[in-house]
Amino acid sequence: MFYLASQSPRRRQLLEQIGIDHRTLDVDVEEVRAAGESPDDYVSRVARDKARAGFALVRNEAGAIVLGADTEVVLDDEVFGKPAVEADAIAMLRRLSGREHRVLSVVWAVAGSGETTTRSISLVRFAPLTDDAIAAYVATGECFGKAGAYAIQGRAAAFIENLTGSYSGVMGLPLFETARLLADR
Ligand SMILES: Cc1cn([C@H]2C[C@H](O)[C@@H](COP(=O)(O)OP(=O)(O)OP(=O)(O)O)O2)c(=O)[nH]c1=O
Repeated sequence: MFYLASQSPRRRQLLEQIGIDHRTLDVDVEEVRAAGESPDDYVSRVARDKARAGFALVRNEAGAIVLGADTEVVLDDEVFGKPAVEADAIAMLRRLSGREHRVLSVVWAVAGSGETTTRSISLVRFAPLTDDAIAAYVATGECFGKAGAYAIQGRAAAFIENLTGSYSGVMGLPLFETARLLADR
């Protein structure tokens, strides 16, 4: 049985998209970058912690495989998580405006037989955004619950000049990489 240790409806839909039947597990993992921790190490650690926390709930079930994922927006070695308030969202979008940033998505699969991982690294280039455009976007509320305060699958698609990498990875679960991870087990 596959489990997804996530409360994200997007991750659930993405996993369904590639035909992986699964149940979800509620886990609560603190997302705080340690001093000196690289963005890549941080995203990987959080994804692994989510998968391990999920596995702890089903470890007695034979054959249980638990997936955990984390997605962050990275600009100049700074990690943009989810905005807490509108002011955070506005500040993040101003920083992303007219520039290219990275989106890191890491997935871990944890089972009794061991742990495996995969990742996508995507480059996303935003067009220059006016303050009015940012204010109008933030007022829609779409920015909340999203790393970097935007959703490529939503209205923010109108801001994105170029994407190199994994569209599903930017949304939260890189599907090609996840399918390979599960097939290679
Ligand atoms: C950049 C970007 C992020 N996101 C989302 C994906 C993730 O759900 C979220 C990043 O936060 P995460 O901490 O990766 O995930 P989460 O808290 O939503 O879910 P859980 O920890 O329970 O699995 O941002 C989009 O939906 N679209 C985008 O374009």
